Amino acid sequence: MVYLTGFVTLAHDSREPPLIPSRIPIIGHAIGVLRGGSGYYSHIVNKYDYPISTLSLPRAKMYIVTSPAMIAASDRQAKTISFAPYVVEFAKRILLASKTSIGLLSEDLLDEDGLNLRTETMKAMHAALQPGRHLQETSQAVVMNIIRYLDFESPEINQTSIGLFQWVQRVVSLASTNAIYGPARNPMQNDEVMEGFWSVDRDFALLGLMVLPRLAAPEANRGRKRLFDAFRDYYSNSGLEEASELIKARYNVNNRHGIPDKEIARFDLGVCTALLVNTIPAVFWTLCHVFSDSKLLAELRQGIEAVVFGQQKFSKEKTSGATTTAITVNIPDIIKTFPLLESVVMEVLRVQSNNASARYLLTDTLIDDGLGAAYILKKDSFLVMPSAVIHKNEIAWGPTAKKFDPARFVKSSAYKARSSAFRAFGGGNALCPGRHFAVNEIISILVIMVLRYDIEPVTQAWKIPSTRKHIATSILTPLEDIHVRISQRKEIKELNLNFIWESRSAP
Ligand code: HEM
Repeated sequence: MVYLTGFVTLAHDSREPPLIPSRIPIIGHAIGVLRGGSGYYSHIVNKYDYPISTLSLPRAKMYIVTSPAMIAASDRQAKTISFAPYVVEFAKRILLASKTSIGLLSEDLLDEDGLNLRTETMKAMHAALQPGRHLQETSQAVVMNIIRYLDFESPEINQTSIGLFQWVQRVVSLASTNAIYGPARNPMQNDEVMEGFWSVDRDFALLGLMVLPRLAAPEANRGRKRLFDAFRDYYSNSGLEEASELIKARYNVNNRHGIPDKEIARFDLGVCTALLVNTIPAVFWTLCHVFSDSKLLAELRQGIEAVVFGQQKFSKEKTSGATTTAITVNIPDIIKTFPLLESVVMEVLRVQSNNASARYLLTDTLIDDGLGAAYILKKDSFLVMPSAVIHKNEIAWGPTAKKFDPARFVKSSAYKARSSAFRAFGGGNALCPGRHFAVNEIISILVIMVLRYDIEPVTQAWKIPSTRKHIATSILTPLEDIHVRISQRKEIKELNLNFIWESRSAP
């Protein structure tokens, strides 16, 4: 046994982060991570309270980083503590990218010249999604598509009960993909393609194993092929003509690197995954937190109405005749004037975030937190920065770290979080390029729903559901849906509200 342990376990260097013992030799931590995910990381942190620690796995190691200072130190070494190997594995296992594409994606993993396909694609995504004209156009398209869905494609409103998650999934999927691919030729408008996409998400882990996917996950395997074919047709039928800057810019980078349309179509499974899988549950949790709390709902309504209708609460007289005269609801104006709105969304993301920010050590790397602690991290090890643990850190977030506090991000409290302690969008080189777009979309839906609708559970009082596990999603989905009735607010029904996204600062 001692011989076996020595063979399967890698030696621990005293300059590495402290080693966490395990009751079951060799495989104890591996079982804990596979079974418990971020729950296991919390268990380790609660028991040992190290800013960074080492878990021994069979023929590998994993470092768990949980102090904001050590996270910042890891992000500073993002070239060697790298996200790139995960991008390559995702392309290989889920997108079934060709050998040539995998070769291109694997070039220059250390990102020394910054001209490789991976880095250029990310640069293009960041540029298209940073605050500015392109983001404004895409956010405006999202708002238009949400309103169109509510007004013309949601007959359940005012009528029957709706599964809230299912409903959010549909409206966000259509609004987001129409906004980026253009509503005329968006392949995700086809129900079979959309269902194919969600079957891939359901069986993500099985597809990732790459063991007989046709037998192990037949529906997902068929759904994936349907999606690839639909996106290939999109490019051959001039779909790009109506696409957003995001899709055009990605296409141009791929094109410059010689990637054919058939292959770009596969990458669009990755785009749709990034675009939808976290934003949808984030919208769902936001609506749950707000509509389940009558005080918070009233406060938000009051603040939003004050911006839209002026300082006094609107009255029949004030708004009479408004059916014909449109009242403009410019969402960026509300965000600017009423900071609680954005704070609520950031707080929902903080409490619901569950990403691992997984990295892989490409070389031995020294990290130094600038506060007197420094460690060697070994090549070929895994490293995680679990957001759920970091978001409960009382040094960063204060004594209420474990509670939902909607005003947390507007308070000038002594515990105002350091940016490295907010990990809902990850950080370093892998910081989510879609973060502004996602927050704009979540806020837009929140404003529209708070202003126009009431949402009430059909059978019982509001209860925030527990979550379903997923190996790749950062914001987890609910284990069970909540059946609700969405009804138009009587006092708003008569008004002609024109929702827009027009940021004054966009060039
Ligand atoms: C609430 C919604 C969202 C959340 C919570 C979220 C969260 C994340 C997280 C945690 C990461 C990994 C960062 C890390 O490991 O450090 C990530 C990466 C990424 N996200 Fe998002 N995301 C959201 C929406 C979006 C949207 C709307 C898009 C695109 C339009 C997007 C595109 C991406 C891409 C492309 C990456 C990979 C970055 C890279 O390879 O460098 N995300 N996101």
